Amino acid sequence: MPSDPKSAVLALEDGTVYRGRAFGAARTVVGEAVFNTSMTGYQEILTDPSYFAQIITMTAVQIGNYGTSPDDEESDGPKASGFVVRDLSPVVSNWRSVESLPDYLERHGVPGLSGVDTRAITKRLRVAGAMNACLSTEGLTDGEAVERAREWTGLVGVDYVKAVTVKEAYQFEDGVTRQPFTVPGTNLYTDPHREKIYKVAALDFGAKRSIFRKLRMHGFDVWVLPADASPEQIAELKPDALFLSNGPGDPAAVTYAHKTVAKAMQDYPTFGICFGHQVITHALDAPTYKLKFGHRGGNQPVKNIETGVVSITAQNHGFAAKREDLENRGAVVTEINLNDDTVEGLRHKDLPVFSVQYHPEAAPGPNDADPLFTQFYDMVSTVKG
Ligand SMILES: NC(=O)CC[C@H](N)C(=O)O
Repeated sequence: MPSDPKSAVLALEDGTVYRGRAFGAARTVVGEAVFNTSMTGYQEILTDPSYFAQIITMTAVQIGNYGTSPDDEESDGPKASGFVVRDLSPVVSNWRSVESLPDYLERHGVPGLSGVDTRAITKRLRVAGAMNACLSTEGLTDGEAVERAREWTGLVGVDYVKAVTVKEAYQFEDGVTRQPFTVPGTNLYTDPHREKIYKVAALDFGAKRSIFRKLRMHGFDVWVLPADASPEQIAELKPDALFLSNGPGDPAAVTYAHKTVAKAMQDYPTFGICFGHQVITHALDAPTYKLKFGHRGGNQPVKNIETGVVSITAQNHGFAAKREDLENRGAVVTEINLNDDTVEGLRHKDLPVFSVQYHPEAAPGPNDADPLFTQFYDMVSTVKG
């Protein structure tokens, strides 16, 4: 079997091996095996820098049917290490597609595995927890692939942000219109009465472009800074507000950002998403911990415990903070996940600072949480006038 050039293997550190067909790049990679339950949006998922060093299994049964398009990239290319699907569509059918998924992954050096029982992989990860894994399309034996998985150091304690953050500061502009518009039947809109545009300094821990687009649509000019920017570099921009992005790996590892944010959130109204929420957690001197298998997908129910409102949210995280730790450190826990009661949002007891563990920009996913961008604008406008 390993001598078949089209064969590929996913091996988990517990010795479980799944064999199927290779697609994408001819390579051997290691990373953390995770699963994502989104029904659509495979290109946005692949290019989300939060997936750096992870091998993603999609639970949706057929992937690749609408191809790929440069408009759907959340960064400058795929950031996941490997991709596992049940059925790779043999047909690409969409007017926006410029390249098939296998060709796109091959061009970017990402290996794929198809024709495996993705339900079995998902159940394994759910029961045993996220695991170190090896995906190879290069003819490794089962034993060799398991060995490679076991040799990998894992995510915990490693700073992967420095691999994906921007090198130089820049202003984010991608032609998003500020003309008022709404998407009928959804809550998507450009705020029509935003006469005043605020300047937000965004620390880039591995940001998705859709987040910056949403900030622009909701009345912000977005100035992006490297993850290790100092409080002085932030101050030089003279921003009205601070934004903290999503990002890969272990939030405990970026101690430089904890320090910067502990200082900067005293000075600016602050909003954090996912990794940004976890950095606020550390800036408050509360710890984060690793979830057993994380939340990844577009169907995670979250309840705002202050308003009682339940949103269906897009998520991608493997770490989280504990309620009692946050509440001991000056935060009010505002939202919880209805599947497992974990913390999904906080606000500072005294400062104009709030954050969510999920992804209000969706991309892909439901837009229930889009109003959080308006909430951020309103908070800045209350502080700045
Ligand atoms: N989407 C994110 O920002 C992910 C945050 C972090 N890397 C985690 O896995 O929890």
